[in-house]
Amino acid sequence: MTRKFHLAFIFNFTPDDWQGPFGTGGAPWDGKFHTEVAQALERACFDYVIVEDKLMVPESYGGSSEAALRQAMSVPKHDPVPLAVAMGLATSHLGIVATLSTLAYPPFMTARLASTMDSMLGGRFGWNIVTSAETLAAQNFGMTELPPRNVRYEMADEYVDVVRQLFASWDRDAVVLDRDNGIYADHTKVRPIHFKGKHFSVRGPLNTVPSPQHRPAFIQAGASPRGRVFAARNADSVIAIANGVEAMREFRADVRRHAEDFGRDPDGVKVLFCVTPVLGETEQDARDKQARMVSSPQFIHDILAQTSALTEIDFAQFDLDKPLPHRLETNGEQGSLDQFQQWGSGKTLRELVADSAGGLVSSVELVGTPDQVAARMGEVMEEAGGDGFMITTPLLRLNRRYVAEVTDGLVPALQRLGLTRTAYATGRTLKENLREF
Ligand SMILES: Cc1cc2nc3c(=O)[nH]c(=O)nc-3n(C[C@H](O)[C@H](O)[C@H](O)COP(=O)(O)O)c2cc1C
Repeated sequence: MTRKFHLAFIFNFTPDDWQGPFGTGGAPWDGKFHTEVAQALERACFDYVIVEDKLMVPESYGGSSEAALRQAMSVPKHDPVPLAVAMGLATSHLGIVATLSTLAYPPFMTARLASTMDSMLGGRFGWNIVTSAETLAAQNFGMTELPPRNVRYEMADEYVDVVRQLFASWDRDAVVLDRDNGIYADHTKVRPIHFKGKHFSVRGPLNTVPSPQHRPAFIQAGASPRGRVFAARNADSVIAIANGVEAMREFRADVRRHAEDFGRDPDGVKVLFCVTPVLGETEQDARDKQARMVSSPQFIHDILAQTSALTEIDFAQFDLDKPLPHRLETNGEQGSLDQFQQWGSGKTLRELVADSAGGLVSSVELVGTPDQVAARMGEVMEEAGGDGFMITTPLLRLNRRYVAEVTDGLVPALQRLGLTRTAYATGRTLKENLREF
């Protein structure tokens, strides 16, 4: 029997494909555009949508904020949580995941917010746990430097422990709503946590009622060895990028191995690989579309500006028609950087941009008709071992046409092959949907 896999989608609360022929104007600030997208994803039975977030205005490309602001690359970026509320209230089954950085929010506030969201959305909320990887973000929160990766993850592990304990500070059945005896909540089932760690000190208990998931879903996208261990310890679903099927298989096996070391059931960690399908009426149509995109000077510029923003390395300093001078390293997103730089390949920077086509976010090339791409996705999953895909676009730029190509072209093709969900089971939470297969 064909094994089903999961689908998720990632975007951020930034301008749409504002310059493109199918753009929506570049001012999606009332949240309606993204909410409509969420509804389309629900129609296609996605497990969840995730709203990416960063907390700074990038200045690395060319040493200024010009590239980011001129092109609206990664900025302006509005807060994901109000958007998550709007999308959540306009849908009934889709999981809604918002990014909250452990560098920025106190753990009590994250736990409170996640619990509130999960109650409002009937058990469909997920927290995308990020440590933040930019000095410019750290400087918005009282730090002069970004802490090194190991310290960020050490803090994040402790942070997650606090948040877990806060959710558990109310027993699931603490709210009794006993009208006759005048008891709303049983105080013996609500306890302080008295957490005192190296980085956090939190008394507790939480002051929200237990939400339907009690502990909302945890999503994470660690790529470095340390990031993978963190994900394996904490996440219900991991967002991953890998260069090709073999690397996908290795990544998934590694996360599952670490999950077992933590005493977890590896099937409780769903690894979803980022892909950016290019869909056409015919294969040639799709290939032409892809070729037009990767050879456009604007695309090359934007990919380099995005890579600079993620890695805090100025890619404007390198010659487009030469290989990179040495293997680049960052305290920021090293995994994304390695995916991009393909060190040792001898490719020029221009070729690296064209080669990755999906920019920083594509694990395998998916170019063709919906039927071709669906069949390829099935093969890739078979070889990689399973779990699913996180669909997006190279620069996280969205337009309605692309969304429709995915939700009304690709997904029906996947469903015809029996590869993805055709209906949600009623009343399931996000975590239950992730555990369904
Ligand atoms: C698809 C994807 C989405 C991500 N979303 C965010 C995000 O919303 N905010 C953020 O600060 N980092 C985000 N990251 C970065 C990761 O949290 C992580 O820092 C990065 O993958 C590097 O891994 P490492 O921390 O193990 O080095 C994302 C990464 C990927 C691959």
